[in-house]
Amino acid sequence: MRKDIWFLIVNPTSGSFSGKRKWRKIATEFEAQELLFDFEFTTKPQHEYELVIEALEKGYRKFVSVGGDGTLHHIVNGLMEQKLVPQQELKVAVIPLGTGNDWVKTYKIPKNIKKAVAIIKAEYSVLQDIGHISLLNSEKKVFFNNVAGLGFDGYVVKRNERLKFLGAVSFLVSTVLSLASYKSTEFSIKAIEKQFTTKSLLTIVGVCQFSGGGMQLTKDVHPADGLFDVSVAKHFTLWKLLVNVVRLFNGSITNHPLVETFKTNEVTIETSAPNVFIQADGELIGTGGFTANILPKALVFVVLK
Ligand SMILES: Nc1ncnc2c1ncn2[C@@H]1O[C@H](COP(=O)(O)OP(=O)(O)OP(=O)(O)O)[C@@H](O)[C@H]1O
Repeated sequence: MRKDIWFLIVNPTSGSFSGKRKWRKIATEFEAQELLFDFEFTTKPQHEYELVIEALEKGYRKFVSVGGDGTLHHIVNGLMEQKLVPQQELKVAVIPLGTGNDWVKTYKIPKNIKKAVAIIKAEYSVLQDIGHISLLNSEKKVFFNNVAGLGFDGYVVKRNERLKFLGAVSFLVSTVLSLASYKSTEFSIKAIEKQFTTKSLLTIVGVCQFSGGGMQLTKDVHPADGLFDVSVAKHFTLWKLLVNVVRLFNGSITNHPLVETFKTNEVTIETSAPNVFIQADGELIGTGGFTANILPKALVFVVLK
């Protein structure tokens, strides 16, 4: 029965082509740990959607994302969008091969292939919330499993597209380079719990804890509490940001007086500035404002116990 066989979707370009380089080792490890699997390589951006649908039609129900946060994001979107199989019957695991690998950090899934495969073998599963974004200036809707944001972090993702060859430090380099040129814009934040308008560097809406290659910009994260952790970074000057770079990575930035945090299950962020980038799980999804709703405990993930 294909429903018991893991279907691996392998992005050979993830992590500066680590997907391609490490594939043999991964397949050998699945065989060594006696896991039944089939696989398919992606051949173009966003190919994950098509592969998910084809695999579901063939009867697969258990998926492994072999790649980075973008690969996982597109697999999750395929699984959440499709109407062939109820989401409760599906499972998603990850072999992290990307540049940032931010989603796996919340669950402490290691990059070591043997250990990551052992986690899949153990198959310890948790239900996790999934975010659903509706763009305000188009009909586009996108799911996200980790963190979405508007403003500076979207700008960093845009800049990082050209710097990924630097590997894990690319996000830090992009952040520092972006600091000099980015201008804060006015955002209106609307949730039942809070409404305000402020000049903001960025606004982050998180299900999980890490983004931007290890930054911790959300507070008291619980991936299955049915709530987003929203952080609004107000008007940071270049100097204030530089002084606080370490706090971006250790999470204490969320206690800074210029950062407002709150929890909610729905938030709308509006901006009148034309080219404010939106990122979801490190993928650029558009510009302008959005509404984000949380879908509580919407998908099962295989994680470290
Ligand atoms: N065969 C392919 N050729 C080009 N792009 C691809 C291919 N397969 C998938 N993609 C796209 O590559 C993008 C980046 O992939 P991914 O995020 O997994 O790697 P990464 O950027 O190195 O890692 P991270 O997001 O963790 O930093 C995704 O948008 C994905 O859709």
